[in-house]
Amino acid sequence: MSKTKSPSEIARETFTTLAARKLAPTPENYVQMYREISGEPAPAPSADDIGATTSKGKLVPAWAELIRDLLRQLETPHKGITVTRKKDGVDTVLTRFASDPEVLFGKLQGLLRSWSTAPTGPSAADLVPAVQPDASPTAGGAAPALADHQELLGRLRELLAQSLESTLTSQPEMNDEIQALVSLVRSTDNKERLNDLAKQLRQFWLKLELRGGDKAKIQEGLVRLLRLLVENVSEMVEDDKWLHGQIAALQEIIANPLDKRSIADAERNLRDAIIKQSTLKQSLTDAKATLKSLMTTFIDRLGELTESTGEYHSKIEGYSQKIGKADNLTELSHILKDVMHDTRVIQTSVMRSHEEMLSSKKQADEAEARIRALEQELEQVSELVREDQLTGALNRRGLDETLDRELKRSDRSRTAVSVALLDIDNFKQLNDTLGHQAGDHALVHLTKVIKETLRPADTVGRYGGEEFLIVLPDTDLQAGIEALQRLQRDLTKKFFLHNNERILVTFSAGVALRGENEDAEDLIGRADKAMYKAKQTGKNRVVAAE
Ligand SMILES: Nc1nc2c(ncn2[C@@H]2O[C@H](COP(=O)(O)OP(=O)(O)OP(=O)(O)O)[C@@H](O)[C@H]2O)c(=O)[nH]1
Repeated sequence: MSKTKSPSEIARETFTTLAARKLAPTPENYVQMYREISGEPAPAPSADDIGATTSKGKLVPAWAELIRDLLRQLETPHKGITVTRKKDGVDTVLTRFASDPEVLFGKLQGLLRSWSTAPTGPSAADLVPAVQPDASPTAGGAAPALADHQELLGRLRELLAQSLESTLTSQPEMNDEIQALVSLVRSTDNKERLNDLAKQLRQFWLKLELRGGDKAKIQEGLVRLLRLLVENVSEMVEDDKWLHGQIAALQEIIANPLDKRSIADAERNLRDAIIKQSTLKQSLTDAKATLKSLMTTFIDRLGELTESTGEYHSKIEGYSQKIGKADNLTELSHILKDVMHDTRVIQTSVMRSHEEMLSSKKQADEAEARIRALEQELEQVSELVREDQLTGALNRRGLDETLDRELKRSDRSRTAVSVALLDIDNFKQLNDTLGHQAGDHALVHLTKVIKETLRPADTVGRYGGEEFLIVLPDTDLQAGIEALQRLQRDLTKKFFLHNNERILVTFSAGVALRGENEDAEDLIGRADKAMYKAKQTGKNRVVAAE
């Protein structure tokens, strides 16, 4: 490439080449082409270059719009600004700023603004087009103004057509409309048609922008909504009616055809729902924690209070653990139902046990009372008993009372009273030979014989095992000894029969006459000593006490 070309020429050639190669006039293509033609390195377009900030689709309309305005303003008469001046202005800007598309874009816009602020109307100079000396420092070797103008118009028209075609990639569904516009641009060759074309193009860009912009915003909005939903939907409180309403409204919005407004409404609804839900959730979490704590306390108390079996206690422990793990109200409510059920069952059983226990206690109390009554009765009865159960002779108590009474009577009546203590001889041998029962019968037999032999006033009592005490009122010592000896004789006649065998029962006895004021104990003691003497001196005899 020639290094002698001016920047303006290079810029023009760049546009022409882009059009010839049917390349979209993007900043990248422009820069690349500029570098190719100039042979000089040009600054690489950054992401911030005009039109490149958002999308390819946005760049084309920006440049296309600028070119369209240039064409329109070039044709529009402005007071004081001739077409040649306008062309020179464009040339100057192209020359000075062609190497930087971003600056170039801004400068061309500035140029347009300076034209459009001038009042419209035919310029005197326009009425008589004249070739004026080129004031531009870069316009060296320029063609006549009209030819230049036509050439520039043609190039710009082609650039516009290509710009339109390039939108096809981003808006394929608008193919027919774009193709029609492209052929219109290429065939427009007069001012009237150009004005029509400008109108149509404006509508098209508007539509395109709205379309692209809305779509992107809708998509962006939907993604935002989706993210909000994903982040929060699992935490939504299902029970809350207000939230239900919000979610339903949101679902309706999403189900209907989408536009920016409906997306904004949906987003606002969802945010409201989430804020409300988070407040509710906190309250619910607190309430749930309180409820859980209440339930655990209640169940623990229940376990403590219930006087029940281990099975219920182990169940209650299980429930406490379940409550700790539960994280929603439904679960808690199920646990509570189970606890209530088990508690009712155990309460019934406890009540039944309690009733049974009360009844048993009542029976036990009654039994105890009966036993106490019987014991008292027995005590009273035993106090009344004065007889030995086996022989029918007096027992010790009977003997004591009798002795007491007889001694007092003796004292009162000043009459004698004697006692005799007798002990069966070799009774052990009898028991051993004939058996204990035979011994019992022998005791009964002896008592019977004593009662038959002695006087009715005499009293016999069983003093010990095989020992008998006989109280002989109004009896002195001699009479007493004789009474006992008579008894000895009777026993030899009245045999004790055991299994039809005659058994001779003998005894040894000591007889004592009560001394003056002598008590029962001393009296019996003397009789006992005499009886011992009888035993010592051969048994089966009666000895008088000293
Ligand atoms: N069957 C019977 N035996 C009794 C009863 N009370 C005491 N005896 C027995 O009488 C016996 C008395 O024995 P001992 O004290 O040795 O007197 P004993 O054999 O009669 O000898 P002596 O008195 O020396 O003649 C014991 O074997 C007692 O078990 C009773 O109610 N029924």
